[in-house]
Amino acid sequence: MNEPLIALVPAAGVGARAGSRDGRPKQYRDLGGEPMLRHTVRALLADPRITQVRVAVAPGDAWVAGALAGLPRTVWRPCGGPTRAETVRAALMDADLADATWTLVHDAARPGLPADALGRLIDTCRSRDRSGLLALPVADTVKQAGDARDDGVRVARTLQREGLWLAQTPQMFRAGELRAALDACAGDPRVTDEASAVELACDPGRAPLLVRGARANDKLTWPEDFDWFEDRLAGRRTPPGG
Ligand SMILES: Nc1ccn([C@@H]2O[C@H](COP(=O)(O)OP(=O)(O)OP(=O)(O)O)[C@@H](O)[C@H]2O)c(=O)n1
Ligand SMILES: C[C@](O)(CO)[C@H](O)COP(=O)(O)O
Repeated sequence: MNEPLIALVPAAGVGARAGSRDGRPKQYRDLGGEPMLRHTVRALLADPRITQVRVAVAPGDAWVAGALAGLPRTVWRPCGGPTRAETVRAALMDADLADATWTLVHDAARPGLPADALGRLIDTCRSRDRSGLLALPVADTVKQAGDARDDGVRVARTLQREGLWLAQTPQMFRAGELRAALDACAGDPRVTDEASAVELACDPGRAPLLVRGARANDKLTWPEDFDWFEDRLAGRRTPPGG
């Protein structure tokens, strides 16, 4: 039997920045004929090493059963919390995993996860026995915004981009390590992803590894991101490198 490898998908957000067209949260937005959440779960199921996908939705969610109908190795639980970190913490508690179980956390809002990037993360973490996350090195010059004035938002300064990476998901941990880190950092606003909880809680020598992600795995956050993804599904555009 396969060693357990569990994927947790936080899917209890509302998608405020995306703006809703029909009152549904963005993870249920139709993309090429299927809800975004279904694309996301299928991308995870493409790796046969993932033994179960556990989707955490908001209590009272009326759409998840339809969105995930018929998908193998997939369950959903109404354990979503008021923040992403609280949703993940509750999903982990609900799953009741042994400390050594490898656990991936992947945003519902990243439906374009390529199989090779997912495979790279799993291979790296398992072979080195280390936690890790997909991420991309910053390719643009980085500006810090200053005050907004009548004439617009001014640049306050330009930041050094050397060594900066943009965090994606999945992020992969042993369940016990992730649980301990999220418990230790509960309510800390610096914890915007699981890796940051582990970074704060662990010995610096055990900090998560950065594993090269893919632009196709960008999070769908703003209204225009959905058009980009639908174009990609229709084969009209693929970002370089996946
Ligand atoms: N209380 C929350 C908030 C977010 N999420 C999930 O965390 C991921 C983070 O992506 P993001 O783009 O921040 O989603 P939203 O929080 O829905 O977006 P917004 O901030 O624009 O409202 C999404 O899969 C979202 O459903 C969650 O499970 N529980
Ligand atoms: C976890 C995450 O996808 C890493 O980039 C991201 O932080 C989640 O988005 P949010 O807007 O911070 O909820």
